Amino acid sequence: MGETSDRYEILPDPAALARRVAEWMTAAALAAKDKFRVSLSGGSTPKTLYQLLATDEFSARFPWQRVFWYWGDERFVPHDHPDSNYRMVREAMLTKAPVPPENIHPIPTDGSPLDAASRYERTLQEAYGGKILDPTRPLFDVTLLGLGADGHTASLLPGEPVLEERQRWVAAVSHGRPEARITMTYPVIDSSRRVAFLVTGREKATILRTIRAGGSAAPASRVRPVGELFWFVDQAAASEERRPD
Ligand SMILES: O=C(O)[C@H](O)[C@@H](O)[C@H](O)[C@H](O)COP(=O)(O)O
Repeated sequence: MGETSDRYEILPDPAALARRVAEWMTAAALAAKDKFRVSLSGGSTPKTLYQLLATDEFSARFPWQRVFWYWGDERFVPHDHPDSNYRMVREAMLTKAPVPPENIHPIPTDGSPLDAASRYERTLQEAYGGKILDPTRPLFDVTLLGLGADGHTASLLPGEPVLEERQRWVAAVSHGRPEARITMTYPVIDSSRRVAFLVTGREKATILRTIRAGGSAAPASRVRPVGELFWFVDQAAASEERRPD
């Protein structure tokens, strides 16, 4: 891959951000001639993006047939549960656009969390065609990530052993949460041509500023893709100072 770059764009509001990322993803998918693998994030910020991609404006030109959908993390709940990231993307986009069912690869949430993580790891390794990640041949074309106010991204939560995981591609995370989560680990997140953080809201301003200043130990600041790193940020999250309420 080429040199790692870090691009930072500020958009006026969440709707403008979703539109910008929809354009950006569509352009990247159209420019690729082959399979295009996307790792999706949960959370509220990307939902508008998914809804937008499914509208006629984008859907008509989006190359659905050769785009393959994966999830960066998931709550260990049934796929029809309100907290399911798969369900959110299904409702926002997958049932509304001409997505071939065989292109959809949700994280399994049956059996035990450990077993589900192993199965998803195998799914990713089959898609990749190997178990060794080659930096010149990234697994994903686009990886979408969110940022928590505590600095987490995907389910790479502060203080969790999963932050040190370099062997497993997918891990179960349980500490202090009502339900377990399954998450991709750094090596597989980093195996991306493009990683994009989508960050909106004033509650993210402090952590975002800390990360941008460098030297932060936040999990999100440890993402180092083999390809390019993009930050799509709305005005509220980019604000320099937190204004009093
Ligand atoms: O499933 C999830 O919740 C995510 O993977 C998580 O990492 C999320 O992206 C951030 O918590 C930001 O979430 P918001 O976009 O909702 O603020």
